[in-house]
Amino acid sequence: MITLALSKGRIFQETLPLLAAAGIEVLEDPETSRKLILATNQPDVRVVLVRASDVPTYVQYGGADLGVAGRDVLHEQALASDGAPGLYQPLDLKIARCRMSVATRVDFDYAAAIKQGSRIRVATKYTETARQHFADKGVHVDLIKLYGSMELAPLTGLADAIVDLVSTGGTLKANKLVEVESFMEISSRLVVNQAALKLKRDKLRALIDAFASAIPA
Ligand SMILES: Nc1ncnc2c1ncn2[C@@H]1O[C@H](COP(=O)(O)OP(=O)(O)OP(=O)(O)O)[C@@H](O)[C@H]1O
Ligand SMILES: O=P(O)(O)OC[C@H]1O[C@H](OP(=O)(O)OP(=O)(O)O)[C@H](O)[C@@H]1O
Repeated sequence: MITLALSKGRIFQETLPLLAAAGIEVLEDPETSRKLILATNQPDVRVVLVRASDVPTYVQYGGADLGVAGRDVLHEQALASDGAPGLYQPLDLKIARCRMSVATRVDFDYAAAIKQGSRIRVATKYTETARQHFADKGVHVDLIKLYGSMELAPLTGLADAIVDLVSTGGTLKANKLVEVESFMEISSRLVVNQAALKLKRDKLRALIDAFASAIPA
């Protein structure tokens, strides 16, 4: 059995064409089913649904043989746990593309705050990534960990800035925030458990090759 870990939503949807290239069709729709283990048209391949940030954990500890995870999640976890032992990352799948950015209220002068060496309060789900980014710039920050709705933080006075993902910019615009700095291009990677790669080499190699052939331009 090959177990593939995916998160519901965009990663699941954008992985479907890659699975199709490998001749794999998922037999249930995660949007309508409450099941967490989904069968496919191939009796020896199944999909498990986990939180986006749990995909590397499942693959690293062998709960899944492989998975699809955003570079944002992989980078954050690598910083938090000093690398990602046991995880092989053979492919950039070029799906779920966005960027990691700093955003503030329109009336916050980010450039001046940085120039003056002020301490700024930054709210984010990506505390380790943000810590590294601001340390590299020599900017002093107080980090506030949030788990969602980051855009609210500058609007309520919780923080001066946020570090979050931006794609179309629509979410920032709807909340009257501006992107003041973009510092990391994000897409999703295929992650594979290294022990599984040895034990199930032929099947996993065939899957990796099929995925590689179907990566969008
Ligand atoms: N607006 C976006 N456009 C394109 N890709 C995105 C966007 N937002 C997030 N992503 C990418 O898709 C991945 C999954 O995002 P998704 O919104 O499905 O989960 P999440 O809500 O961030 O995760 P969790 O359930 O763990 O809170 C992210 O890790 C990121 O790599
Ligand atoms: O620039 P945009 O195209 O507006 O995309 C950016 C938004 O996308 C992500 O949220 P998502 O849609 O994944 O919501 P969720 O984290 O609540 O699932 C991210 O956290 C931003 O809020």
